[in-house]
Amino acid sequence: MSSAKRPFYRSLYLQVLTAVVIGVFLGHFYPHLGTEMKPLGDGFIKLIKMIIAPIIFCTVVVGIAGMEDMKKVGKTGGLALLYFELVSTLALLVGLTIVNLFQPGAGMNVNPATLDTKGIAAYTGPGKLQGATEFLLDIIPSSVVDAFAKGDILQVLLFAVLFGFALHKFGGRGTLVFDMIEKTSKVLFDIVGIIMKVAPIGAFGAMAFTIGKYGIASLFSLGKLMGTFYLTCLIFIFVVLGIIGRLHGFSVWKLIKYIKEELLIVLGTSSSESVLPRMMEKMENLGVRKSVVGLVIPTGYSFNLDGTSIYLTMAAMFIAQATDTPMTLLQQVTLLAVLVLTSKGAAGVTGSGFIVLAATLSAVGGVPVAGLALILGIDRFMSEARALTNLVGNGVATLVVAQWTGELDTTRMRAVLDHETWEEAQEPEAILEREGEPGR
Ligand SMILES: O=C(O)C[C@H](O)C(=O)O
Repeated sequence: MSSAKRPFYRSLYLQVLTAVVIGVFLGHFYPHLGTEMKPLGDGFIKLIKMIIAPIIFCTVVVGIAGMEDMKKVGKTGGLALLYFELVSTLALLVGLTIVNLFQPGAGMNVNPATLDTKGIAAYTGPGKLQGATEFLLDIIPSSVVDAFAKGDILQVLLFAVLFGFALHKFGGRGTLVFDMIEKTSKVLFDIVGIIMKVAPIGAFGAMAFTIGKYGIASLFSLGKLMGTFYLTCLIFIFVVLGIIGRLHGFSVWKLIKYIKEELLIVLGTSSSESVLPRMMEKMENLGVRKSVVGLVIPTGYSFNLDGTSIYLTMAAMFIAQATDTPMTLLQQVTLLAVLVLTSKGAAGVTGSGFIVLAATLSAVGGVPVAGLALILGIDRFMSEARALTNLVGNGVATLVVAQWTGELDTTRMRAVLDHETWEEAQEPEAILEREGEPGR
């Protein structure tokens, strides 16, 4: 059914937008009631989490086992990691540069010894930082079942890649196992469609909780930090990612319009993982080959968190500025180098950026760890911007890597990006037909 025939109230975008606005009002005017809505948000995130591991498995297996040229898998993985490394380091650098220019913490003159650090104790214990070896070893699950049971994205991805390779050797496309997994994948995406029907309820519950618990006022406390951070995320999206998009023949603005429902859901839940399956589906609809979507999106949720990277350097330097802790250029560069590694331990779940910051500051010294108490109270609102930027960053990464490996149908991408609604994007064959292009 085309969007023109759909009544406007059936648009997911409008439903989620309305839900988020009602959530804000409820949380603001009836904070107690707002906090009571938490289970609605949690329930929605649990529903999505339930489906993430099997969806990644099926998408990656079908993508890899169905490929003609297996060398492309290694090329895609290598180029994706290269892109992630370059762009997330750039994000760390942008955060560091802007926090030095705007100095949002300067003049606060906080004595770290006077801060109440009870709230941050849970985040700053010793040994919280994973070494590189431990991180790599952690990608290997203790058992396949355990990887699925925990829903660990990288562990499931590793098993799926191995399974895909092995299945390809046994005939790949056309074998019974391949057909079963391909059909299962379709069923799973249908389940995502069913879960999305309750996305407005989830976004409403999570938003009502956020505003009810933390209050709109906390958005404006530490306003200079919050403003600088939000502004930097916008600059990063529209300038840095904008240029990257232009260089690769697409507009980031159009991409944002294309994923507007997902962005709203992430705004409500402040977790980019809450739309991971939808992002995979939408990127495929844009004309990115399954194998690329399957490899880039899940890996990006660990290695390409641009919003989290901006936050990490910015928040660390904010604490140094607020507590009058001098940081030489060498110290700042050292901090950045450590964050290049530690930022890869973050995830698309709410609060993970703060956890990585706490672990890094506890391990490297220099910036007073007690200063974390200054920003814990506003973390939920920082998390929103982190998650939104992470999501856009992963969308851009997928399109770029797909272009680099020649796995993007650019005609289809342009056709879909030019049509704003999800419903139309769901029937790209029809769009292409209207535009005189053969279906894919
Ligand atoms: O969800 C994300 O992508 C980030 C997360 O919300 C965070 O708080 O760090």
